[in-house]
Amino acid sequence: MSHGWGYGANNGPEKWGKDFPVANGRRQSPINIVPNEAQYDSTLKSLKLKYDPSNTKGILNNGHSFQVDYEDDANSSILTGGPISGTYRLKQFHFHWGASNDRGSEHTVNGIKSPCELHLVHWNTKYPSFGEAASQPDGLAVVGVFLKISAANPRLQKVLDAFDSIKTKGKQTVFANFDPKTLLPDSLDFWTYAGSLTTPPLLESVSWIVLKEPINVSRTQMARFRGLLFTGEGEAPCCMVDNYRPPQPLKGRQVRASFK
Ligand SMILES: NS(=O)(=O)c1c(F)c(F)c(-n2cc(CC3CCCCC3)nn2)c(F)c1F
Ligand SMILES: [Zn+2]
Repeated sequence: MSHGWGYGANNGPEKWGKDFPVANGRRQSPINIVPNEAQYDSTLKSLKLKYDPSNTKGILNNGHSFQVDYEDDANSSILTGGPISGTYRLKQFHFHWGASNDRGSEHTVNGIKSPCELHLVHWNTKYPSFGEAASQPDGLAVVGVFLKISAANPRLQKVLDAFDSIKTKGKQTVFANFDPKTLLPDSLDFWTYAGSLTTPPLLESVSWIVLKEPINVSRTQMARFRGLLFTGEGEAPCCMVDNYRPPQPLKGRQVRASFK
């Protein structure tokens, strides 16, 4: 795929297997979650997320999504508990969304797509770096949060207000003092399973932690996500929409629930 992976007809998820054969592996993500088939596991600990807003580094349009990056050279923004053991540091958060409100999430629940999905990416501090952790089966933990169309979410506003500065691929801007905890729903009930990055290199190193309760986003706020571009300045503009991978085969994996 000389022209690099993306979400178009010629370089999208159906083509990724050519350059990244693990795309057809045994623990690929996302998946369709079937709550009735998830096994309640009373040994799962409650999720503990401790974030320091002063760790916020910046916001970047990476040509596939936008991400908010965090300082990760200390245990100041961390995830513990849940299905994981040890301490995982927050690296970045980003979103996936659709061209319309009928699609956009990567995980689905009983086959139902949400318009958007938030991913908070953490890496296991038993490894020296994110890059090293990303190649280990227990290297990463991603918390997934569904967004549903409702009233405007005031906690998204600061992120949306930065979009004018990161409209095109490669643009980044200062973004400070943002607490990702403000993006989480009231309940931290979750489903969890062993999976992968949902974008190339699709590494099978992610403990997925998908929250049951969605957060709100308004139609108007979703329209602003769709104003970002996949393309760089000066290129023919292509709206950043439908940047989601569809659900992948479960291949015998168990999905556990932290709640009855
Ligand atoms: N959707 S997801 O599964 O939550 C998700 C993630 F968890 C990620 F970590 C990344 N990711 C990809 C890289 C490049 C690294 C380059 C060096 C090798 C590892 C990947 N940085 N972060 C990512 F792009 C993404 F979409
Ligand atoms: Zn993601």
